[in-house]
Amino acid sequence: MTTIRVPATSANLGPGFDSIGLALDLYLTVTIAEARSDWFIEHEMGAEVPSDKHNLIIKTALALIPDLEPHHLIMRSEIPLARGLGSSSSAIIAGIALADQLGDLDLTQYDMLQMAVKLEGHPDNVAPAIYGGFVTATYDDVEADAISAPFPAARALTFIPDTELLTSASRAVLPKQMPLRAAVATSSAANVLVAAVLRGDLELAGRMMERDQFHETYREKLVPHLEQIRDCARDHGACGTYLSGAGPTVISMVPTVEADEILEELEKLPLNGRWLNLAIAPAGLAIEK
Ligand SMILES: Nc1ncnc2c1ncn2[C@@H]1O[C@H](COP(=O)(O)OP(=O)(O)OP(=O)(O)O)[C@@H](O)[C@H]1O
Ligand SMILES: N[C@@H](CCO)C(=O)O
Repeated sequence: MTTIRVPATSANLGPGFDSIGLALDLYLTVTIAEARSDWFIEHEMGAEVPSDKHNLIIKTALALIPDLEPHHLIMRSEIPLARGLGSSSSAIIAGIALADQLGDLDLTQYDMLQMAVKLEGHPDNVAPAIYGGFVTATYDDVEADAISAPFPAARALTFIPDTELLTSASRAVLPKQMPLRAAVATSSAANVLVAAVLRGDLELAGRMMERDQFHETYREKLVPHLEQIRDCARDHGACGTYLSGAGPTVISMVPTVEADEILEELEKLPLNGRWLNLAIAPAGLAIEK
């Protein structure tokens, strides 16, 4: 049997709004079982996630090949839904990989990126799910380009609130325009962030992660725990704290050797949710046969 494995992703990293993302060591797996007369996807994600052809993974595959032969699929996911960890991107990439496997499309990573970005709308979650590691990406509504690079040794201390926040709701609070001064300050911080990552300078990269004015400024009211976590993390030696994707998950990037100690302090905050101590996933989409 063939198994498709896709990592979770964390988009934006502060000022890299819609253009920077990371793959994280949490996975969605989809095993392709026997052919049958209609689509069935077996999972334990609850009634809100369809088990038939309306499931996002199957819908994505059928968007590529409408007459794809139905199969029994077995899905397992460690990626929580609508929390800012790229669950929809992982499902879209799994759907593209499903069509690729069953339809013998022989797609390259670049082909998959073009398809995924058209479905998702922005590249910062789908690109790291395909390529792994630290990814910068751009999309002009015609073509997407992405570059993946290793991330410096670090742990992502990840707070996942109990409540969902849909990307659509979190994008609805963003303005249509913003002052040029704020745009220059934020895009220059994003540039330095990328250069710092490429140099392996986690401390500088982390400082730049806290210089966003593209989206966190407007989303703060939806995620009051962001400031609380940022203050506590900073006091205890974290390099930088940002809203993961559209939220509500918040990530503090910390040096590997200090991770356990900082996490112990963060866990004392009176917040409703759970903490994970995650590694950066160096690889993206994988097919196991
Ligand atoms: N494995 C899956 N199977 C089917 N549908 C899924 C799956 N994972 C996610 N989805 C769909 O995607 C929706 C969540 O998408 P949304 O873009 O709001 O959040 P996210 O992708 O988790 O976060 P972000 O894009 O901010 O990182 C879910 O409510 C569900 O409809
Ligand atoms: N860059 C996107 C990620 C969520 O898909 C956002 O912040 O809305």
